[in-house]
Amino acid sequence: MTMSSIKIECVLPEHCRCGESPVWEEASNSLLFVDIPAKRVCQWDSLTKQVQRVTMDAPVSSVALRQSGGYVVTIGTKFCALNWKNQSVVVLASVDQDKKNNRFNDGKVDPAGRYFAGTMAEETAPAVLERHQGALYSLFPDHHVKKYFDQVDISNGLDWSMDHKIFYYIDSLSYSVDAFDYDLQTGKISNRRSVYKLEKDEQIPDGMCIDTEGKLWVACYNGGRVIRLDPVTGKRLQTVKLPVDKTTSCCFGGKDYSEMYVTCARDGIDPQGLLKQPEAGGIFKITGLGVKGIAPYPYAG
Ligand SMILES: O=C(O)[C@H](O)[C@@H](O)[C@H](O)[C@H](O)CO
Ligand SMILES: [Zn+2]
Repeated sequence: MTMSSIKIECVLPEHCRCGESPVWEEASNSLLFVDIPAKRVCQWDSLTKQVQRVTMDAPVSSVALRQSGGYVVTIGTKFCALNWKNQSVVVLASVDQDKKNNRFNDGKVDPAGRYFAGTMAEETAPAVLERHQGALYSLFPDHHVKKYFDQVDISNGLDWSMDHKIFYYIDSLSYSVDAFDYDLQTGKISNRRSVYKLEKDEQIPDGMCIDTEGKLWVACYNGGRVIRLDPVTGKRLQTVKLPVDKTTSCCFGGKDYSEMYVTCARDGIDPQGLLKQPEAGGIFKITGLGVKGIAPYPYAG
């Protein structure tokens, strides 16, 4: 028998249409996240429980810390800097300018301070979209953009191994968690392979984060769970179910990064379904996992 004292609570009863990109900001004891279709970046103060929301002029799909202060965000098909105090946005770079129906999706900063984010065609309904329109990019600290590959359906979860030698990546409609060799010095990736294929009831792999033991935590959209994977053996180690189906992403935060925060979506659930999962769109905190995460890397540009 294994000891378990896992507790799951909705810490913020937000009605996110599509909550995403949770990021712990230690300096403010707060969780940052976005609501993509609502075009909002939010900051939830874990001490006061207050939320600040800033509305952008296009869908905002990810947020990350910035070393020089403020944040970086992906808005529409643009990498931008966001000044939280005066709510001003500066465009740093644009991608997919020939693809008018595209937008960025998930993004995260690598251990060297590059901001990785991928694109996708805009959805007509959750997971319904023109396929193969997306690509994966990174924004270097000098603001130049590197394109890694295209033919992506829904560019999603990403993170790096503890030794920075592997890049993990999810293209949702492949139902696979993939790995690449990673060269931290140059930002180059190579040798793509699958480390885990989702099972039917796990549904669609979405956001992802790594823990200090090098295991991957993947939020399963429509699966109402986060799963813990061993990317070396390809085995699922743990399943943690949540009281909402459309779990979108996860990150570690709180004291010593010992808590997990999970975002989810409300869009795509019919009125009957919402009666069964009234907390859909809220922010969830999982404690008692017995494993910790790492601090998010800030964008170096
Ligand atoms: O946030 C994302 O990753 C996408 O923008 C969302 O639309 C859903 O999560 C996706 O449909 C599930 O794969
Ligand atoms: Zn996602």
